[in-house]
Amino acid sequence: MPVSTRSQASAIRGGDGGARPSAARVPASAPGHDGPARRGHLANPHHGLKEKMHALTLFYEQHKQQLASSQGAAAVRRSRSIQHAIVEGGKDENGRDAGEEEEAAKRYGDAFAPVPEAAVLRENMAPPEARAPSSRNDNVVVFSRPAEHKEKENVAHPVNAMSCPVKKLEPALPPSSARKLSLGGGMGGKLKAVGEIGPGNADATGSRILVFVRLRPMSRKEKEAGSKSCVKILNKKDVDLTDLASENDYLRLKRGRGHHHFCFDASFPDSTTQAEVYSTSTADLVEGVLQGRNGTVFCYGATGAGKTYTMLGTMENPGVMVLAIKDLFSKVRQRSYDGSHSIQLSYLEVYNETVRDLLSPGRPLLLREDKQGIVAAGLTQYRAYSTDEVMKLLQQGNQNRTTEPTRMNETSSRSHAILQVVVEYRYLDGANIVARVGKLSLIDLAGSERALATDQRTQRSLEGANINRSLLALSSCINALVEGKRHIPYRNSKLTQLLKDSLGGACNTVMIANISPSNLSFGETQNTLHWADRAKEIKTKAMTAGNEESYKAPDADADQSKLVLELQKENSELRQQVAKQQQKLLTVQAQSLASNASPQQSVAPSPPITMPCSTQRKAKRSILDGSCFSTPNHKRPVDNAQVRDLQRKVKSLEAEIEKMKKEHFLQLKQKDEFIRGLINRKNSNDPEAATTERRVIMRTSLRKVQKDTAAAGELKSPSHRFKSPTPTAKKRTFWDFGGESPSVLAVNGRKTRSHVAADTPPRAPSMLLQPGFTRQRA
Ligand SMILES: Nc1ncnc2c1ncn2[C@@H]1O[C@H](COP(=O)(O)OP(=O)(O)OP(=O)(O)O)[C@@H](O)[C@H]1O
Repeated sequence: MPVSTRSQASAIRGGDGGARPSAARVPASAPGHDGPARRGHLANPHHGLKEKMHALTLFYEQHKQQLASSQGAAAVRRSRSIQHAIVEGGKDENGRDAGEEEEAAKRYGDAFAPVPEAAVLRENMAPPEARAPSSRNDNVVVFSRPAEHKEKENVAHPVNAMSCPVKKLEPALPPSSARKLSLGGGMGGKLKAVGEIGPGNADATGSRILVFVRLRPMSRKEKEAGSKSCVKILNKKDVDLTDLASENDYLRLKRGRGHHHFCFDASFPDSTTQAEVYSTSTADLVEGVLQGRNGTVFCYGATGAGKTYTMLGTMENPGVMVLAIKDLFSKVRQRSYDGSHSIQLSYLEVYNETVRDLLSPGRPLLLREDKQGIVAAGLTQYRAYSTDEVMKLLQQGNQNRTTEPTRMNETSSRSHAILQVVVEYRYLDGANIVARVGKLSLIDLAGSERALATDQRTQRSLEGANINRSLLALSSCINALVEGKRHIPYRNSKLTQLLKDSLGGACNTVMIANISPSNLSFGETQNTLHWADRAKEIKTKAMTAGNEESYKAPDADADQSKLVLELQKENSELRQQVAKQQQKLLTVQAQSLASNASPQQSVAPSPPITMPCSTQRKAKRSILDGSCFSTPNHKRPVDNAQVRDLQRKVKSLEAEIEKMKKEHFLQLKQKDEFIRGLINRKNSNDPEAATTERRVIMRTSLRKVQKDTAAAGELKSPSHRFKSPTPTAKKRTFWDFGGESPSVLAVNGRKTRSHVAADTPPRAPSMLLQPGFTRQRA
């Protein structure tokens, strides 16, 4: 027969003489429930149920009493002792046993039992004490687990209040900032809330894109058009933009629509020099590239805002690209003693949604993704040995770049140009060869523009549309990255595909936003500043360690590598000696010419020649340092015999130097052959390396082009700008008499178009390397 708890409870409470509570059955989890009392009642089939009900009733009663009378511990103890007594002896506090209670239940039935209010309460809710965890564990109370739900809702609560393991939370943000984040503050917002990340800073999860703004001076055209400045740069960080058109529009001004304020990592006023821009924005990236990190700098802004000026600059004021390359080479020179560096570069443009090789123009290139990221298949990689050489390559590339005069800019870049410099540093670390590779991308974007502002002609407007499309794709990517979306639409344009690593990969990225001060360009400036402000919030992946690859070379390999490094060092010393000899030869030739040209001007009877004690060595030195040509003022009769004697000596010296050069060259050649043999052997052991050989263009073929470009280019021969350690002419002589300039390597066995033209028979890569450089890893 089903027995209601209510009836039981009421029977007990009603003090009905006949009703006797049955022996309690303590809940299974209660201690002592398997005691002798329970065993004693096993014979009765209803006993278990009744026992259980009784125990529950008593339990509830006990807590109700506690609540009602607030009698405290004494009452609790008493009721507990009652409960225990029941459990142990099968009797209630009045000494009635379970059998009596059973009798009573049978006699009156459950249905007639009154239902007191307290009993209903007891049935439906846990006693108040049971709702909170008790320090006493005599009774087992099953709690619901509200805490877990709270956890899900991100409500902070003290950890020690939880009875179950708690997932450790991030340090709680103040409610206001948490709200801000959830409202779309994005990564940048989070960074600001958690801790400001300053320029160059990176945390464990990545680093923010650093954004700089550069204001250019007012142009002549703008001045003539009577434009006023609407941009102010304050504290080298803040930019104030005022819409002068709404100066008289009281309503607009009142609503704050005419005034905009931005803050960036640094803002450069119009008086900032190129060197300042470089040192603030890019110098750190160059250092990082030498440590094996990737770095990207890109200029963004409206047409004519100064992007190309910032990136490339002029002859007198070279820009970021030029300064970065110069810095890179000077740093490499300082460091290359314990290992060897190789520097390779490529230069491409994205024009009308096609990718073109600027150093080896031809068919458009296809983009594909491999483990290194997005690469332009077939793009020529040039091995560069000096700043001068890179400058010439840049100059050559810029001549191939698409620029057209537009109404806004006479030399408007109609394409996005990307110069990539890959620096590889290899050194021996015990028995290991460590290769560290860093990539620097320097990007000059085409200008965002209004069709009307530029040109209406078909070709220009088509270019403009494509430029705008790719910049729009760039802004979509920026938006998606800032909003933390899972899908970033890199594939929407070639530009964004190429920028994928720089925006969302492991890369230190710098954006330089170029703006014009003119109120006539207010819209463009506002647009540029808006996107620059947004880009601040993009977080790139962490790149705490460089791209370093260490592999244990087999013993023979390690020895060979050591040998290669030593030979390279020796080669560089020999080259220096040759250069010195050449210098001496030039001096002697000049002196000889001088003496021939003015035979009337007496040649002094120099002491080394007339003095019998002088050794040939001494005489040579005196001739070379020119001391014998310091003609005394007093006139002497012309001594033809002496002149002839001098000329003879000059000739013999020339012959000697020529002989030395030949010897040196032979030595170099032998060593080159030896190194080549070693590398070939290594390649044959490493089939993968053999297939991934890259192309290096012949210097001679480049020089031809450089000669042509030197006269015309905006970047004239950089040797005019930067002093090279050895004069170019000499270097060329050195390269040329060897007859073996750095030659071609082909990527995936393919040659570039320029190779096909310049270099018909396939030649092995030269081992003639400049000081401190080794051949690139095959
Ligand atoms: N900081 C500066 N100081 C002096 N002149 C500048 C500066 N910035 C730009 N200019 C001059 O402004 C003109 C336009 O600059 P630039 O060609 O670099 O613009 P751009 O943004 O590259 O334009 P486009 O996108 O059309 O190629 C050039 O004549 C340049 O010399």
